[in-house]
Amino acid sequence: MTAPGRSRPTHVLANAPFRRLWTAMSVCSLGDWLNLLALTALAGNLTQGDYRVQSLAVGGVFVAKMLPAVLLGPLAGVFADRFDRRLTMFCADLARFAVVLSIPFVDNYQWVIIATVLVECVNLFWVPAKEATVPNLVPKAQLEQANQLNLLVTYGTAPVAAMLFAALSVAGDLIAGIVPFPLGRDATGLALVVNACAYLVSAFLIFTLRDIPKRDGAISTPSVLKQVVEGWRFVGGNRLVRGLVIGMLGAFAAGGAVVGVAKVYVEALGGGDAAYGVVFGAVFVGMALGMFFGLRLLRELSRRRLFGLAITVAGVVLVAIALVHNLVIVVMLTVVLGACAGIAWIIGYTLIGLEVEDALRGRTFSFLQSTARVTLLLVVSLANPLAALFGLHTLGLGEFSYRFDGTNLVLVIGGALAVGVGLLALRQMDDRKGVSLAADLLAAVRGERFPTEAAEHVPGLFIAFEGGEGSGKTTQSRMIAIWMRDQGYDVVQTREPGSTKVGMRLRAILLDAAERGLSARSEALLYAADRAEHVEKVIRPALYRGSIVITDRYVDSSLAYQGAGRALDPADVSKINAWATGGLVPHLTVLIDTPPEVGLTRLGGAADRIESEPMEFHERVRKEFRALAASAPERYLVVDGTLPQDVVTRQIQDRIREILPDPVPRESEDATGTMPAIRD
Ligand SMILES: Nc1ncnc2c1ncn2[C@@H]1O[C@H](COP(=O)(O)OP(=O)(O)OP(=O)(O)O)[C@@H](O)[C@H]1O
Ligand SMILES: Cc1cn([C@H]2C[C@H](O)[C@@H](COP(=O)(O)O)O2)c(=O)[nH]c1=O
Repeated sequence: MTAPGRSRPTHVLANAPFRRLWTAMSVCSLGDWLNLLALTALAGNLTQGDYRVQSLAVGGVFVAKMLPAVLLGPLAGVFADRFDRRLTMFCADLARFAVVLSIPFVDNYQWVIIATVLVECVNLFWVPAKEATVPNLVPKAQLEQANQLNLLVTYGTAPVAAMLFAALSVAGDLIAGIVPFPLGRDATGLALVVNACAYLVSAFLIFTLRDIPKRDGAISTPSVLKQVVEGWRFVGGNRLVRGLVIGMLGAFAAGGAVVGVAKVYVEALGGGDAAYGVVFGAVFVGMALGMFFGLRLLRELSRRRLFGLAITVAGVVLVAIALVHNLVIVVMLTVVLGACAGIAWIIGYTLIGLEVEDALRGRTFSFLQSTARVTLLLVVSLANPLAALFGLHTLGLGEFSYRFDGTNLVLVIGGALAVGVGLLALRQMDDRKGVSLAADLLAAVRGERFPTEAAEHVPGLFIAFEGGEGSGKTTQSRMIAIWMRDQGYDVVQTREPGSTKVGMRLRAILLDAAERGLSARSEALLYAADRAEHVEKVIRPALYRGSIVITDRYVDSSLAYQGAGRALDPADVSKINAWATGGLVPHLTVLIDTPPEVGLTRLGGAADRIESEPMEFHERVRKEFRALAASAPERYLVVDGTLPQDVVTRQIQDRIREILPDPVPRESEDATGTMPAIRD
């Protein structure tokens, strides 16, 4: 049974428009794999006789598949952002249907290559339009699940296509034995017809999918070239997207290195074709495990961190694969490698879907698609020559000898590259700077989110003022801010609720005495929403600039007012606030402890919604503030708010002085003797 108040989330496939798109995607993926198998087989059959010519002919199909991305990738993204995505996908499906269907009838190698290029050109338009559509059909909370399913069909249809291809080949041979084969020279024709029909089915599904938002390529939109440049600039200029792209490309490069040398490496370890098949399969098993179980296990870890971490670990595992000369261990490590790749891939796609606005999403996906293919092409084609160039080497260590040849070197380079880009992505995208990654990871494995015990290691200093109504927080925070500015510090003085645009509206709702009947939970959530906005837009940026932030009220107010005052479960209030703030805790909280009967009489004007609560409410609030301070005395200063204002100020100054950074760095003092500067 579902807990009261919590409804079981529906599966993303219960969403009819997404289900339709996903079905179209599955059919197309099956068609794509079938296409690859049939075309490579056909290219081989058409050039039978000379082994070298045959190898080059099959290689030519791969090159033809990769090449269009280099030339057309940027344009395809603009299409997805500028024109009707449904129409783009529908036309692309029809075009693919016609071209693929023509291959068995034309039946010559040149046309195989031209048709491959044409189909790939069309794919370049279909894929970003599809990727950019998914976030339009699926709620944000289900985007990760949607991407898992997408990836599942993208790769999961490969073995199905292989079996289908085998069955179609047998059927084709049988037919050819009875009557002259009607489709081209051999049985691959049957597979290509099925492949073409898959695109036709997709065209029908997409055509009937009316829920995709319309776009009309309005005249007011900038020129195509401008849009291409705008898309590239966005990818290069946005820290998060840049991190994602670097990470995903690094992962592709590492993956390309493995694909390039896997066969030779497995042979060097004493394995044959079967072992090669097992290693290959291990990557996909690992990917599935990572996508479904890895992400579930680490559900509570920041997605940005998990992305960088997965790529870094993949790099380390790859180096281990290169150095351990044992086939069984290599297979096991390959599963881990696949799991890391699966995690990174899903997160990358989900974050782009979540964080990139609709108008730029097509170009972002297309940029990724093109650059990924170019990277893959380069790495796969360079891996073997590099391995061959390095050759075979045996390192002698006394009695022991250790074999280290070209394939080992390529894998080590691939691994090192992945570690490098993983760390870079972690740096670029980290949304929990200052909080130890190990602590986060440990908490996530335990199912906890955002450990909040330790204050974040930010360059700035974060001080909160807390207390009941009229206790003197505003007066004192102002005095302290002036005092600090006089010493040369950069101080941001702020308050809750209401320090952001959204926050001002929330404040109006929360404090409006006419707002009767607001439930305690809604109240807690609205204060948390104001805080989330405050932390993201005001507090964190200032702290990372190195400023001193003084806030009049923070999380403790919610624990005291909503937790104790409204009698909500303190653990719940604490959890939503930890989530809202990303676990940001002040370095110091100054509690100005004033009895409510004193504080409330200090206030002038009409009482607001909270001030007009009964005295027992305010008593509970005060008690909770004091309990919070007593639970972590090293992070609190409690001052008696009934003392004269200047005495209170002095007590606060004395405590703050202990934690203030030196306004003049010692080195600067030596050099200039005068210039005040803020220490980073
Ligand atoms: N130590 C003090 N002794 C006497 N009066 C004080 C003292 N500190 C502040 N006051 C006065 O009390 C009133 C309320 O002070 P202030 O606005 O600083 O409180 P506050 O805690 O910010 O209140 P609220 O949370 O309700 O906004 C002001 O008129 C201020 O001058
Ligand atoms: C942040 C926060 C505030 N409150 C209450 C406390 C006060 O009554 C008002 C804010 O008014 P002030 O004059 O700016 O102090 O809101 C709360 O109940 N919960 C909170 O988290």
